[in-house]
Amino acid sequence: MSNRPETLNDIRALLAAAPGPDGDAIAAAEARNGQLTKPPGALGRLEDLAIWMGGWQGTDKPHADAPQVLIFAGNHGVTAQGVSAFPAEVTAQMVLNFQAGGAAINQLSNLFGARMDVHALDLDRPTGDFTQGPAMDEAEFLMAFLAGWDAVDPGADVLVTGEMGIGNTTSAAAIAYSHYRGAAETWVGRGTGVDDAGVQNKTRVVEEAARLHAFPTGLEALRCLGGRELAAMAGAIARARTLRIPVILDGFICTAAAACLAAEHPGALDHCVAGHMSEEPGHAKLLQELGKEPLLRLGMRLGEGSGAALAIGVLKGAAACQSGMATFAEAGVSDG
Ligand SMILES: O=C(O)c1ccc[n+]([C@@H]2O[C@H](COP(=O)([O-])O)[C@@H](O)[C@H]2O)c1
Ligand SMILES: Cc1cc2nc[nH]c2cc1C
Repeated sequence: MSNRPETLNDIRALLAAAPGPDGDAIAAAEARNGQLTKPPGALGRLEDLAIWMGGWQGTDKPHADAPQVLIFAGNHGVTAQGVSAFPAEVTAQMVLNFQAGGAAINQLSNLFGARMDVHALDLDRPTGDFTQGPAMDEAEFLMAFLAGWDAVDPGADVLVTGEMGIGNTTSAAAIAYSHYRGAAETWVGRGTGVDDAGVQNKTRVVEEAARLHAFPTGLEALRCLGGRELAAMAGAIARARTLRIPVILDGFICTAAAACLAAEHPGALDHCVAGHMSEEPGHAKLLQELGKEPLLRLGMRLGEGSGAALAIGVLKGAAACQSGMATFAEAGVSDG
């Protein structure tokens, strides 16, 4: 693709010039919604979702028939700081599980007829420990971002971005703290299940990292404090925008990666909806900062795109009603 970025500044320019939704399609979808056989507004948020999807897809009859689930896996040098309840080897082991069809995300992708692709990103070469230096240099960052960019199927009508990476809730907390400040501890949670001492240790790591890197934001935060899977999710979200594919964001880590795009350009996530609210406490704060209302709230904290994949069902429901229902005139129902 001609707009495939080659530098960080290319990415910034791309975000600034990204297409918006189709205004005519939004008007047509709103008009159609008003004629469907239901009291006005009776489908609640499904109606807004359908119109939003229609705008990005350029039609008054949106669809979620070809969803794609993208899972990116990365290893983190910061695991040397003892920030996870699980060993770093689990990242590669879970990739094998994804490939064998045994993970939660396999079941949910199958359930909703989604194409699922797993991209293991240089697992043998963990990113740098960001309490000691930047997680990635520019070349490493760009390679990961472009792995996400290239992974998007242009034929998909909805995209889910998910991740697997032992240690990455610390990365996400460091990114959120660097952007939005407040008390570091308010961004730190148990991740895979660390105890109170583990949470304190993660808070120390997040504070040290912010100080060392002088509170970077946007793509610099993603490069210095992120991981390859976070950079790849950001790349996929940015590519989906150029293709006008609506995106469902997953949990804390996915949303932290996405927030780096919003920090570069305020409207960069207009094509994204929050699939769910994770149990990881920083996620609620992050969604509030981004002005995103989650679709589901089920106490999930798994990652791997699972909460977002479940929300494909909600988008399918919204699209099916908007596109399949009869109008009052077609059904011969009095419109009050
Ligand atoms: O998506 C979430 O909100 C979420 C919350 C807690 C944990 N996770 C998953 O757990 C892993 C990171 O946890 P940790 O404790 O190793 O930082 C990573 O593989 C994530 O997919 C994901
Ligand atoms: C087993 C396991 C599965 C996961 N899936 C996403 N993150 C995970 C972390 C662990 C530890």
